[in-house]
Amino acid sequence: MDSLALLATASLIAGSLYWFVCILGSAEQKGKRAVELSGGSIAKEKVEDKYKQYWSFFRRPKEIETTENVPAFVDTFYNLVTDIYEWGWGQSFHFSPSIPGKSDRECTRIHEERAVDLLGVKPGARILDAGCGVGGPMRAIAAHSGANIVGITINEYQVNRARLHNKKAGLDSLCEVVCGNFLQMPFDDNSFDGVYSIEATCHAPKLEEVYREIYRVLKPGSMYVSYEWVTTELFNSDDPEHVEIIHGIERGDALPGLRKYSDIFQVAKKVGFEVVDEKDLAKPPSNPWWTRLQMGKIAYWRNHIVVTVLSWLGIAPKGTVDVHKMLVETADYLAKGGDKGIFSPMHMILCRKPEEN
Ligand SMILES: C=C(CC[C@@H](C)[C@H]1CC[C@H]2C3=CC[C@H]4[C@H](C)[C@@H](O)CC[C@]4(C)[C@H]3CC[C@]12C)C(C)C
Ligand SMILES: C[S@@+](CC[C@H](N)C(=O)[O-])C[C@H]1O[C@@H](n2cnc3c(N)ncnc32)[C@H](O)[C@@H]1O
Repeated sequence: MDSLALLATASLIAGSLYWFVCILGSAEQKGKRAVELSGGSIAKEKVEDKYKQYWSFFRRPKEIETTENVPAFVDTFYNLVTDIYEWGWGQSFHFSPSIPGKSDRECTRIHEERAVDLLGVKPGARILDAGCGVGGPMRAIAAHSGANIVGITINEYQVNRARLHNKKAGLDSLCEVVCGNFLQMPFDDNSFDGVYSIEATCHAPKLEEVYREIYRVLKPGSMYVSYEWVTTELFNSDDPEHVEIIHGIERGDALPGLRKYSDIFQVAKKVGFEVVDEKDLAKPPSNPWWTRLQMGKIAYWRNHIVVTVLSWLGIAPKGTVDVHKMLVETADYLAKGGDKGIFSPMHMILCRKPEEN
């Protein structure tokens, strides 16, 4: 081969590698790139150990329901997965029913706007996003409603990501982000005109504790809407296959034990809410939310190669491969849970805090 052919081959290989690693796989335009994958706030050399600690803690979710360490391990979980989520899914860390003819991004936005529409708030209202992630929903909701959104997340790395995105989107005057625990929030009583939580309260060891806190900060007469992760009426705890799927979902998503759909209403009533509406948004006529996971399967294997190569080159932290493998398996359990109808990530409950007498 002469030197010209050698040079052309080398540039072709380098170009393809750049395309494969840096361009492919980013779910949002100008989103996270593979070469930027990190362990969040965890130091690079500690990622592998932290993953091992996480995995041994969440292996048996039902038994950890009462432990006080759950929020700290949830924080570790989000240090490990936030970049991978942003890279492979986007800035909204939740599911949505698929709508024929609409892109994943549009379906996501519609599902988010539905939440704030249910709250019936006016522009300028002060709304709390309990468990805000990197703020995908917060930005869509602020832009749609003109409300001021305050997001809270236990994970400091997400706070920094969310603030950066808010600024880039020109929405930092409407969106504020606070680092804290939604079981003990740094907000005054009766200080919000509305609250929403999207696929976040499932991380609370006791739903009652987070609902009580949300009730406290909400103004009397104001509304709270939540999209809850639950097992449905089709879940049979005597069926080993059902149990395996639910355990798979719990350990790969940092959940201290999934709740039954019927528990949500009971807890909302117990803390004092009037339940205005309750509906599983995953049920027909909605189209399946899990097809997006199934359609991504080829991309996951490509991503796994990318992560393995980056980790081998020392660009991604050691341990990223294990985290990614856990997510590939979790995606499979989630899709199975959806397909069998035993699990829903969008059991919607709409509540009102009664007016004071
Ligand atoms: C509400 C929660 C998170 C829900 C979803 C946003 C995430 C659940 C599983 C995640 C993923 C699974 C497979 C990953 C894939 C292997 C990787 O290559 C790219 C990212 C994934 C698609 C990732 C994206 C986010 C999820 C769909 C929980 C935690 C309460
Ligand atoms: C699956 S993400 C959903 C994020 C966001 N609602 C969205 O849809 O993009 C769950 C969020 O809940 C937050 N969270 C979990 N437990 C928490 C706690 N105890 N206090 C505050 N935030 C918590 C996580 O940090 C994360 O931001």
